[in-house]
Amino acid sequence: MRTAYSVETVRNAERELMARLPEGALMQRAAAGLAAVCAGLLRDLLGRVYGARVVLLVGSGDNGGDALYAGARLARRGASVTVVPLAPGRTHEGGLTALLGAGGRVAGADDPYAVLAAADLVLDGITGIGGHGGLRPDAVPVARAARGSGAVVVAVDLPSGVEADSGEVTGEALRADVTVTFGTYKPGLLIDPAREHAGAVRLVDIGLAPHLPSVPGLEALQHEDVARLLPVPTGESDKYRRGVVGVVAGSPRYPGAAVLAVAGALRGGAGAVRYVGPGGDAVIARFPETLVHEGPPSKAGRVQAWAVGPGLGDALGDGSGPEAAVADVLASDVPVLVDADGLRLLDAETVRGRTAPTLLTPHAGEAAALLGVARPEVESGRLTAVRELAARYGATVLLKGSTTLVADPDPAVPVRVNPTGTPWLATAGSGDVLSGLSGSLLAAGLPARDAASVAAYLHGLSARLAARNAPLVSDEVAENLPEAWRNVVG
Ligand SMILES: NC(=O)C1=CN([C@@H]2O[C@H](COP(=O)(O)OP(=O)(O)OC[C@H]3O[C@@H](n4cnc5c(N)ncnc54)[C@H](OP(=O)(O)O)[C@@H]3O)[C@@H](O)[C@H]2O)[C@@H](O)CC1
Ligand SMILES: Nc1ncnc2c1ncn2[C@@H]1O[C@H](COP(=O)(O)OP(=O)(O)O)[C@@H](O)[C@H]1O
Ligand SMILES: [K+]
Repeated sequence: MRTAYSVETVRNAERELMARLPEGALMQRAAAGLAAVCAGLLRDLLGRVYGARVVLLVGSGDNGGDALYAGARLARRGASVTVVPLAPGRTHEGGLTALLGAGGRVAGADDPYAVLAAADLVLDGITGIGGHGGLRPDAVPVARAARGSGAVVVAVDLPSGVEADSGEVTGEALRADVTVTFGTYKPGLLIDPAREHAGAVRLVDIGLAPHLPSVPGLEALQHEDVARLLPVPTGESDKYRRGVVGVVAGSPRYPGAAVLAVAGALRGGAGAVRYVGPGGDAVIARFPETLVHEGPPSKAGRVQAWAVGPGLGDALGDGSGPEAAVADVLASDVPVLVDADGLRLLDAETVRGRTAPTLLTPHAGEAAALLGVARPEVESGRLTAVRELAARYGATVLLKGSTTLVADPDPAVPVRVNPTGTPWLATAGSGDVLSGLSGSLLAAGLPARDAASVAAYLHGLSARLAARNAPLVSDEVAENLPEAWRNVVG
């Protein structure tokens, strides 16, 4: 499991750890790890550290101190290191003394752009966990020049300008190729839009782990976590014991949604898939193993979980259409996933009153409609949006998009962030596959939060395997799910 902690928690842990260490020892650990990563990057780039041109962008806080001490270490190995101070007069004193003592120099006020243009590596030490509100105006052209210089840009702890706790980017932020973070991941390193600014993230151990609480702020499953959660049939299993998932999807207008949702459901570990809706012929033509039904879901036979919503179309308003199917499913006593059109027909009180778990899987637009806000607000503040939805509906919520998040209705339970996926998934119908897959995992007995996060993981991994840097169609995401499953269980 990869975990991230809030700034407040990190600061408390650091305080505890610092109290046991000699003055400045923690910053030296951070700087040593940072310098080692930079030296590795320079060796990859130039074959040597000696003679490399390194520029340090340094703000007023300890983040700048890390950059300066790391710069001093690189200077001692023969790199030519120049500081561009962004808060002159408030630069970390010990760090600056160390750098100058190692042969580094301070750029003249008039030449930061010349040194940046010639740099091999730029270290961003403008702000770390103490930064708020985007880069300040004087830092903006410097950060842009660093990005435009052709140098490798390495962010210290966090790319300056991003919000560490939420992943929000409220103004301009530096774009790094690599971020070297200390002690633990911070939420902003795992959640877009900030994550996109971080590049490849490297974690440096500074001995913080024993001082962090056991429950993180955010967590990301890894292969071994997913492998542990996946359902595995045993000698005792039969198709019913493995779980039956009911899929209520598709309409005369969107028959493909039925096929794609069933395609996902068949690969999710349930023993059988019941399809309920008008798309039975299309489903059977493609997947003859599906049990198809028309009429209300509650009359279709027993299931262990329902997935309702993909391609249902608009409500008819006469109580006979999709709204009746959604209400019927929500009245059941088994876990229910609601997606897509089903979300538009959702009543918060009904969801809150359910005894079995409910899983909602909106994309940003659907989440915005449920919350009554504009879509960009959800996209820029994903963590807040997913938590708010889970609280309002008393449901588990999987918020789809460039960063998929899963929130539990209990706010004390860490939000999960999905580490797999590819922007090629932004293609019509891929969400339908995810609905079926998540529903199938619910039917197989996984708790809603696990079903959602395991489904997102496999879905994203399958898409990566299928896309391999070329456009992807949703059918291929479903078809590659068994390969993703094998990849996870190794
Ligand atoms: N604690 C530890 O044990 C360890 C900490 N470590 C390191 O310390 C870092 C945290 O250091 P920190 O607390 O000094 O904060 P930091 O991010 O450098 O910035 C502080 C100042 O920047 C300013 N500022 C704010 N917003 C701004 C903006 N948008 N644009 C420009 N300036 C802005 C604001 O000052 P102001 O100008 O408002 O007076 C604020 O006070 C942490 O990320 C890690 O790298 C490691 O060494 C490991 C051990
Ligand atoms: N920019 C992106 N990067 C990665 N994944 C994305 C991106 N945009 C969308 N996705 C993923 O693609 C899928 C799209 O689902 P959805 O929006 O429901 O589409 P549809 O309704 O067409 O099926 C989701 O799994 C979502 O997380
Ligand atoms: K930084």
